Amino acid sequence: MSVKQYIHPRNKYKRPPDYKQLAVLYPEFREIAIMDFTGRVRIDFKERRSLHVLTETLLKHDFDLYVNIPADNLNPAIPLRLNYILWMEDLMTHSKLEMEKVTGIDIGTGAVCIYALLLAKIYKCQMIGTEIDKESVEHAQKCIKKNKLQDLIEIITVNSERIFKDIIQDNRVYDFSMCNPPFFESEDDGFEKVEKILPPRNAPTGNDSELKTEGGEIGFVTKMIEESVEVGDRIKIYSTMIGKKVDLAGLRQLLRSKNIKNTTWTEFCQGHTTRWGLAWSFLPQNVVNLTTAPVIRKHGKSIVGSLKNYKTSIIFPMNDKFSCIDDIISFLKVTAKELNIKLQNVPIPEDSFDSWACRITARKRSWEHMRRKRRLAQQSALKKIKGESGECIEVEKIETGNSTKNSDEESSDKELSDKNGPLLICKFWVEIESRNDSQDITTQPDEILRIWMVFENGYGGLDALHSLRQYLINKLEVREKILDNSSKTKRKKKRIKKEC
Ligand SMILES: C[S@@+](CC[C@H](N)C(=O)[O-])C[C@H]1O[C@@H](n2cnc3c(N)ncnc32)[C@H](O)[C@@H]1O
Repeated sequence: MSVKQYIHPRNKYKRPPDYKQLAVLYPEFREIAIMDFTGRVRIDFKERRSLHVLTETLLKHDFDLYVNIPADNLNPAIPLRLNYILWMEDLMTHSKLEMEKVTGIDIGTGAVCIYALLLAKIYKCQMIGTEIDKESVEHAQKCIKKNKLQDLIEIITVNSERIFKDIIQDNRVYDFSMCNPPFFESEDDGFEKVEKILPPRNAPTGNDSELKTEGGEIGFVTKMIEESVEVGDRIKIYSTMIGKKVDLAGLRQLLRSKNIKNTTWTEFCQGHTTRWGLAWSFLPQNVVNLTTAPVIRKHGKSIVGSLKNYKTSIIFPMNDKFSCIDDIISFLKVTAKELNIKLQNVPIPEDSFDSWACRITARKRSWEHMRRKRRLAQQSALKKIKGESGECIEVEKIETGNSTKNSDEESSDKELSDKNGPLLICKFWVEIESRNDSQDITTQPDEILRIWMVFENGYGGLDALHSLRQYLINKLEVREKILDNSSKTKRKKKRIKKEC
């Protein structure tokens, strides 16, 4: 599937701009346009000036916006900015908020206050842009005036230590906040490093004060999340763009650790770059439910799918109890402890943040004993029987006589284990998948959790693996609605063979 297909469906740059037409219409674009011998018009993306002129021309041609981007400022590439804006529109619509009535905050609005200009021009949103850099504030104000958008956009100079605190007024309602945070750490030369390691497709643009911040984007967004806890639902939906996939993983984890569960994330794909969007809200889910909001996510190919070992899986839709990978991880860790099974984390590729892996080593069928114990516990639950005089007597325990069998089995397991090594060694691989296999773009986060169980070793063989799987299904309280087809078919085939 081409990269362009992941661009937001309403992004007009799904189709590349017609450079020939732009060259005919705009003399400044003509100056940077290059015509090859076939008559095709292109521009040199390695030239900063060309990038700035392209952005200025697109803003004029497609949005009737007039800006000039200062030579040493960041080029606000329009396809990416539009992807973010369209996602904000999706979140607003999903939350039953009308774009022409909303007020938004753009944190770090930059020299051309690009998000504020576009949102005010396209939807007539009321926008507040915050900025720490004096020159950027002055230039942004000129852009607003030039486009006669003073009634809709306000720029506030803020202190670099604070993100929301200087701007939130008690008597105002803020529907959303957005941000393209500075990416790089102040003390490192990340920007130059990227240039050296990998020759960029596009010329790098932007200056240090725009691109660098203490702690990099993770530090900036961490501060944003922490301040948002104090501001609470005075901003209905908080959001930010994220430049690195690993940072997205860390920040989603941070939200979870703060018990912020009303969250979502999406991908912004345009040409060769991918960025991510993260949003969260403190409003109750019956008012704003981000977990069901539209998103665009490419679901990468499962690493487990290519493993040669025998594997089976438990697969079920996300629910209130298991709404993310972390819920499954803690479930598996607690269960392993209860069953006296050794569990070790297994490292996985850094960017596969929607998966987690571990290896378990079981020495005996402790889950089968647990199942029996549970049944016993149920039977011995308080039971009311009628006494001689007809009154109700509570009997606490009913003897079943099964307990000796339990310890017999346990000791035979132990003997076998001592002789033959562990009963079962298998890898658990937890993944989030899209429910719709045929489509890579998810417009609703219709996601399912899958626990792969990959057999590695053990005298208990596949039988032990399947009995542990059944135990987990019961404990997870998920009915086998969506079964792993391959293992189902394999087992069916095996049964037929046996019957023959
Ligand atoms: C990567 S630039 C984004 C500019 C613009 N929003 C865009 O998307 O092109 C980050 C901006 O955040 C500003 N900034 C850094 N710290 C800030 C803070 N604490 N509050 C507001 N703006 C900040 C920088 O000066 C810079 O203009």
